[in-house]
Amino acid sequence: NMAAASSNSVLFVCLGNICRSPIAEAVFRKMATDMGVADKWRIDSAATSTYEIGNAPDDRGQACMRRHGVAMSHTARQVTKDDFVTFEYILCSRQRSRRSDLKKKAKSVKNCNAKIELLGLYDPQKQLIIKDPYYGSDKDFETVYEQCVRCCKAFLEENS
Ligand SMILES: N#Cc1ccccc1-c1cc(NCCCN2CCCCC2)c2ccccc2n1
Repeated sequence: NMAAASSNSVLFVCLGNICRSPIAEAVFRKMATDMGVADKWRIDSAATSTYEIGNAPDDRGQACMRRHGVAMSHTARQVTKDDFVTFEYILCSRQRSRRSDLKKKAKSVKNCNAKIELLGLYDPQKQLIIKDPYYGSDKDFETVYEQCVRCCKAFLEENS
């Protein structure tokens, strides 16, 4: 019998795609793998800005993920119009009100299928915003990591 080919897709987005969204992507991928459902998921991350296109994740984030034993490997890219069509979920770190607003971009896409939501919406501890740690400390990256763990766990459980 044919196994159900149920497939899901999630794109994590933040400003530069070198701090928050690659951590969220890597945490989610590990959880899906540990749950044995990674082959059902298309998982990726992207930036709203062009600031860091082509760059590896921030060194402080890489150090944080190594401490937690979570593999992370990503090259920053900017979100594309196609992402709004092909991803089921686009989960962002905060509703950027200025220039690179995802909702504005989504409006310019004819058949936007993606549900665009705040990743923080899934946090049992209700920390809605995952703050940009770019000008922060290792502790701020730790906070980003803990928030991503809580949110990704809840999101995966809700969509499994
Ligand atoms: N912007 C802002 C901002 C505001 C508040 C807190 C953090 C940031 C901030 C700043 C960054 N790069 C420095 C400015 C980049 N240049 C800005 C003008 C155009 C040419 C590029 C980041 C880079 C990667 C990931 C997150 C970042 N986040």
